[in-house]
Order: sequence, then C-alpha cells, then structure tokens
Amino acid sequence: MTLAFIPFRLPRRRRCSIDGGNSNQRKMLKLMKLRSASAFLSRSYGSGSVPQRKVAVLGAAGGIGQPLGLLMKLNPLVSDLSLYDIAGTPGVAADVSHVNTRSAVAGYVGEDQLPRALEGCDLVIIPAGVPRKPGMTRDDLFNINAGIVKSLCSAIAKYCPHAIVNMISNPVNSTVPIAAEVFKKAGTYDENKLFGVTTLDVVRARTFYAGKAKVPVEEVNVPVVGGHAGITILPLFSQVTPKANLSDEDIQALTKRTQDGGTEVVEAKAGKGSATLSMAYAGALFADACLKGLNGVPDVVECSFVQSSITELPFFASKVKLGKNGVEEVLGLGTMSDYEKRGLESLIPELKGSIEKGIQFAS
Ligand SMILES: NC(=O)C1=CN([C@@H]2O[C@H](COP(=O)(O)OP(=O)(O)OC[C@H]3O[C@@H](n4cnc5c(N)ncnc54)[C@H](O)[C@@H]3O)[C@@H](O)[C@H]2O)C=CC1
Ligand SMILES: O=C([O-])CC(=O)C(=O)O
Repeated sequence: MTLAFIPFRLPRRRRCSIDGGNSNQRKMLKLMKLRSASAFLSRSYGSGSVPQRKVAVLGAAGGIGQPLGLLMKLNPLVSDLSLYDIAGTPGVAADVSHVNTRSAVAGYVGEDQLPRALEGCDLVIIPAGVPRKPGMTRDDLFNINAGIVKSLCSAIAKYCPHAIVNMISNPVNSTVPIAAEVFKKAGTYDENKLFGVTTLDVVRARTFYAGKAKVPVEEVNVPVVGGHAGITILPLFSQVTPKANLSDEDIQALTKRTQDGGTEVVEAKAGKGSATLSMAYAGALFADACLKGLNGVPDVVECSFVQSSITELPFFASKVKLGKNGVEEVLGLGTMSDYEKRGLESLIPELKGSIEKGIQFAS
C-alpha cells in the first residue's frame, strides 16, 4: 500500500505492467513507480509548470478534517493549504506543516479568520458539522449542519466566489441544495462548481464487489448514482468491470451493503462518530480529480451529486466529467438492470424530499 496513491497514479496501461512477474519484480516496479512520481507529474504539466492551487478544508480539526488535511498536504497539485475550524486548527496546521511536501500550510481559527482562510481559494472542501450516532439517520443531522453549511457558503460567496466547492457535510442530499440557494442569493452560483462528495459510496462499492467477485480491487470500476443516504445510494453493478458471474442475490446483498456502509461504520464506532478515515481518503480522491480537471488533465470522470437534468430531480449523483471550469459534462445513467430501474424509481421520492427541504431552508 502506498501513500502516494493520489498524485502518483499512473495511466492504466502503465499500471497493468506491474501485474506480471514474480513478487520481487513487482515490489521493485512499485518502488520505481513511486520514485518516478515527480517525473510523471512534470511530464503531465511540462517541467516547472504545475499551477498554484489554494485549497481550504473547513472543519479541518475534525475526524475527517485532520486526515483529509494530511492527504491534501501530500498532494503536489496543492500549493497552499488552508486549514479552518472553529477550534483546534493552530495545532493541526503546525503538525501538518512539518510534512516535507510542496504546499505551504496555514491554520485559521474562528469566524474572524475565515475570510483569510478563503481568499484566493481554487477549491474549498467542507467536512464541517456533526456526525451521526447509532440510531440516527443522516437527515437527523439537518438541524445542526444546515446552519453551519449555510454560514460557510455565505462566506465562500463573499471571499472566493469562483472556487469549486466539495460538500462532505451531511445530509449531502440537502446540504448541496442549501449551498446552491445561498450562492444563488449572493449572485455567485455556478452550477458547474458545486459538488456533493459521494466518492465514499463508490469506494465502498468497489471494495465490497472486489471481495465478493474475487477480482483485484484496483481494477474495479462501478458507478454509484442517486444521492448519499440509504436507498438513495444506487450502485449500478450491472455496469461493473471486471465482470464476474454473481447471482442476483449476491448483487442485491452488495447493493444493500453499499447503501448501509455508513451505518455499518456508525454502529461499529458505537457513538464515537461515523466514517472519518475512509471518508478522508474518498474526499482526497475527489479533490484530486477536481484539481486535475482544473489543471486541464483530460478525461477525468468521477461520480458526484451535482445539479443535473438526467432525471426529474434538480440534483442527482452520476458520473461527471471534470474540466477547467468544474463540471464539463454530466454523464447519463447508461443501461440499467430491472433491479436498478426499480431502485431508481423508489429513491426518487426520498431524494426529492431531501432536496426540497434544503432549498426551503435556505430560501
Ligand atoms: N459525504 C460523505 O460521504 C460523508 C460525510 N460525513 C459527514 O461529514 C461531517 C463531519 O464528520 P466528522 O469529521 O466525523 O465530524 P467531527 O465532529 O469529527 O468534525 C467536524 C468538525 O467540524 C467543525 N465545525 C463545526 N462547526 C463549524 C463551523 N461553523 N465552521 C467550521 N468548522 C466547524 C468542528 O469543530 C469539528 O472539528 C458530518 O456531517 C458527517 O456526517 C461523514 C462521512 C462521509
Ligand atoms: O453514515 C454517515 O453518517 C456518514 C456517511 O455519510 C458515510 O459514512 O457514508
């Protein structure tokens, strides 16, 4: 396992080349892959031309915020890392700043320092807010997190209106519409720059499928569409690659496990919060994809909850092509199985309600 997964991902053809050979050869090739990471980067952008990118994490002292801050510090696409929270960020920033990677790190604490945290940002990642405890739904977080997200987005509209926003705070199905309303009111809304982070659903679907299908997890590709809560999370295993001969029962069990992945962690943590480490990983992957898109890397595609017209709902998660201005194209759902079509039909009312709740709160 390598810490260098984000910036150092090599093109697929190159990655496949380490699959052959004995285990020593494979280890050696992995090492070479790490060592050639910076060379790979400069090849991607032309030597010395990696753009300056300021990234802020809001909620940076939290369970997700801390490891996410570290992972963003490891990402050489970041030149300035801004760590903001209502408490605790001076220590977190001092700690992370000692890591010998490209970005300068600054910690900001309290609302007075929020403007400086945001000014000049290209990307703002928001994991601020309370997490679930056992027995709660994500919607139970609405009362506290809606207000937090609303005030942070008002500040974004004021201090970095052109930044891409990655919304992690739950309930994502409502916090993204809240953010959109805040930006609309401020006159800064750009639908191509607002993303609900659903990458953890994809990460889980890949992991669970690989385990069941006994295929290498790094090769698994599966879209997860809909939203980010319970049945609104709809993995499209009919489109998964590599294909395996799983039964309908297996696919249904994998679907349910993906939908309940968050709850599985909440219960295992028994009152001490929800997914933080896997979420930081997923958040870092998605942020990296956004930065690559901004920097003009072609064919960057990830699933995300965005403004959409591929269903009757105004926001929907699906595959999205990322580019220099954020969303370049919202991709369609593709061919779905009957089971997935039924899943889509039954998620619509719940997702619609959550979206409307968010819009109503902020308008
Ligand atoms: N989108 C997704 O897939 C996932 C979303 N989440 C959500 O992420 C959120 C954060 O989770 P954790 O990091 O585990 O919670 P946490 O409680 O460990 O950390 C949250 C942080 O937000 C900070 N905060 C609170 N109000 C703030 C404000 N006004 N401005 C800036 N920071 C503020 C807190 O001080 C705290 O440091 C929760 O809403 C959780 O449900 C969690 C896992 C996955
Ligand atoms: O389940 C939760 O509350 C946190 C979350 O969104 C996830 O882990 O997918």
